[in-house]
Amino acid sequence: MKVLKFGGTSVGTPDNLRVVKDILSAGKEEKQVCVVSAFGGVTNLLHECSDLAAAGDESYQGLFAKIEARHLDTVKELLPVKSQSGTLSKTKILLNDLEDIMKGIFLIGELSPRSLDRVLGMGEILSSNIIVDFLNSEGLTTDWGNTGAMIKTDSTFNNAIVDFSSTNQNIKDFFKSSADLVICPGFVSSNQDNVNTTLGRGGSDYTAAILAAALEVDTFEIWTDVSGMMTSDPRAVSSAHPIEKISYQEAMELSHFGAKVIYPPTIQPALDKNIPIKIKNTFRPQDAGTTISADSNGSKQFVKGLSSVKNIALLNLSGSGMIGIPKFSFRLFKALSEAKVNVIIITQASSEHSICVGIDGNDVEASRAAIAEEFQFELSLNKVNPLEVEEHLAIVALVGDKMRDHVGISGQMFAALGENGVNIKAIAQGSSERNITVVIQERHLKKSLNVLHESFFLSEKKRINLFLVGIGNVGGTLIQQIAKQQEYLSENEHVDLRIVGLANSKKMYFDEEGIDLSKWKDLLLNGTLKMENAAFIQSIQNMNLRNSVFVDNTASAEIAGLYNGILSKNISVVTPNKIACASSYENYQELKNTAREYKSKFYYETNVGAGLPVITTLNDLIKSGDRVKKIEAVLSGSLNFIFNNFKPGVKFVDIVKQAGEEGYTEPDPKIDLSGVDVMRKILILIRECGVEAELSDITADSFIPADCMKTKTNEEFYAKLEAHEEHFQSLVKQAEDNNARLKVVATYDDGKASVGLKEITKSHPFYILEGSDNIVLFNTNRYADQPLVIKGAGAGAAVTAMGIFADIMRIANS
Ligand SMILES: NC(=O)c1ccc[n+]([C@@H]2O[C@H](COP(=O)([O-])OP(=O)(O)OC[C@H]3O[C@@H](n4cnc5c(N)ncnc54)[C@H](O)[C@@H]3O)[C@@H](O)[C@H]2O)c1
Ligand SMILES: N[C@@H](CCO)C(=O)O
Repeated sequence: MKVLKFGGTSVGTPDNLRVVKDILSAGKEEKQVCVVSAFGGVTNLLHECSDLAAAGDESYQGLFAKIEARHLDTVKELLPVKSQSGTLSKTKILLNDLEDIMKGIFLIGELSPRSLDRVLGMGEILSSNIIVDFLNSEGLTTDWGNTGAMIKTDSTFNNAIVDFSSTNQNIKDFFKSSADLVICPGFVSSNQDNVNTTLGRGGSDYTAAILAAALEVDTFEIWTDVSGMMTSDPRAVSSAHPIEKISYQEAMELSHFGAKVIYPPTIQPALDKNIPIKIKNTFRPQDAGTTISADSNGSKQFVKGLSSVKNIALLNLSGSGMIGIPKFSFRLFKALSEAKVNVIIITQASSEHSICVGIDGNDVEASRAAIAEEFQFELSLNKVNPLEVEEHLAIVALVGDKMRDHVGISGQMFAALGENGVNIKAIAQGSSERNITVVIQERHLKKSLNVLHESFFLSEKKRINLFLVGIGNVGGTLIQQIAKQQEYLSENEHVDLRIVGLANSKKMYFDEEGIDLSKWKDLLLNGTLKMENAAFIQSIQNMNLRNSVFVDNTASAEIAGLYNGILSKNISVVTPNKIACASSYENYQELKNTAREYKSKFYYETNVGAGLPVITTLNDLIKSGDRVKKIEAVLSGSLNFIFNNFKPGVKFVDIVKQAGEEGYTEPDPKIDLSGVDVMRKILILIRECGVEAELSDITADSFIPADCMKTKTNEEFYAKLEAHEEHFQSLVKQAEDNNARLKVVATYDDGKASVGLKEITKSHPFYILEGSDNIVLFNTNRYADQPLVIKGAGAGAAVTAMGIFADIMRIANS
């Protein structure tokens, strides 16, 4: 035997009722007791109609006519013409009865709780009677079960208290000889004098639970318009999904804060008898739904779901006069209770100097007045401070039976929120440890729910939101790589990598859902937003997305100057741009400190050796306690390419131009040719070793004539290089005469760093360095005899973009 309950939406239209019929037909092998609500919206209409009548407003008649038509039309639409008349006259009799009551209310001008119960209960009486006839007309033999008479209560009208001993007996007696399918009105009951009462909020669920418990059924199903209790509010978290199995306690905690699929007090009878409750979707009966039972059935999930409530206000009452005086909290709660303010959360520090309560935002004024009155005397003596009120807040709660005694859940919750810039205003956790509740600013709610959903593996994928500035050689290639890998990452790494902001030096473009990378160029080009640094950053902040990463693919000092502000907004920064890390030591250190302080990530692996793992390797050495004694390196991809290809008969300037075309040089090739690029790189490496050096501490001798460096544009620079062809030819000739190759070598030894063009002979490991390769040799305490060597392509868009991609994935996997 099973009990099913269908809510107002499920029985809201004739079409929906046909779906209900199919569900009942499918289960007809078993005896079924089906509780129904009033047709969707009817209870509200009845309430409105009786309010108008009580106010002496004749327009109640119009509303009544609407209620009447709704029921009669449903009969006409559902039942075949030949079997309509019986149902129509039965329905009309009930409606006439209702009309008489309404008239009585109108004439007396009063709506007592008792009369209201009589009126409101009619919604369920009408719907259940029509449904019985409809099912019978469809060939399902169906009885009507008069729950209004079976369920006995006291006389607390509108919210009656059930007398279970007589109720259970009545139910058992009735169902002994009933048909295999019985339709019962939900919500209705009666007192010992057979006067109508109702069961209050969630009444139909309660009726069904009472029946399920009295009949000790195996299954109790609540059919609604969602496929179960969801892991979070699906309007905020697109990856929210139904929870398959959940315990009674978890379900109650989730329902308390927002997941309004069940109203906890109504399921108590089923809970007392350990009857599993299934939440099913009338409109997607094939979905598994949620099973609520005594335990969560072996689920390994620590956190079952997140619940949330918007429009919360925090009241903070503090003052020296509160310490050690027991009556303070009593008086606070008494004042709030008398003002009919429901307290949603409570926190009090053990110092007892303040007490903080969370309430519905609509109750602020009532609370303010009640507290001001209650503590008038203490306020006048400054023993209590004026009430602090903070509004526009939201509650987020993690719910799960298994969180109990599992160390680190709250830490993980706070870290995930903190890393995303969400400040926690108040915290509450009961000793059951089934619920950890935080109060945050409402504007962070969506982000917080998503972050927590991902952090506790309720989401299948972690979303990373990228903001890219600079779409030249490297930036453009990065976009291509991301576009190509998105699907792979989603499937294999469970990372949903999206570019949500893009900018070149002229325009910027945003799409919170992720820019379509098959047409990013058109979108950016045809977009109307002019690129302005401040506006770009402001947009990132306004979008307030979780796991936001700013990627700087420019060579701009101005953009590099933005990092500190970005990091301090809990947004991570990834960049191949060396300017920030090679700026003053103070700035370099500040960026690291800011990232540490705000738990954002600052990754710049591609600053040295492009995609080669130079900085991470160095960091690993240092963190594990090694000490770098010497670094010898070829760190310029473009210079290595230039000197590898500069042979007699080839013009130096042509090779420089070719290095540019291959994407090896900086946007300004003087930066490479002058040695500044290499100076920056060795400076970054020694800083990573812990040396407090400045660029001016690196000694460098340039092989570029001084007048070449005075040029403004790349064309002028190339022209000057051409004018000095002889100088370059003589350099290469001299090297050849010495059986050597030219390399720009960076060295750090004995605390000093230098950069210079060197003739490298055959015996040296740098001699065979081909193409645009870089090589780095680390001599350390552990790598004392043979250096640790890192070698490979050290410039070029593909390898650099790959290095940036790897830094982004490090953030995704952190
Ligand atoms: N090319 C390489 O092999 C390589 C290797 C490692 C690191 N890097 C670094 O990568 C960065 C990009 O190099 P690239 O070769 O792609 O250069 P690029 O000149 O091709 O691209 C830079 C882009 O940034 C844009 N830009 C400049 N200032 C901007 C601003 N203020 N706002 C928005 N956009 C701006 C430019 O319009 C250009 O499109 C540089 O910092 C470079 O040092 C390059
Ligand atoms: N211009 C740089 C790019 C890599 O940082 C080089 O030539 O090495």
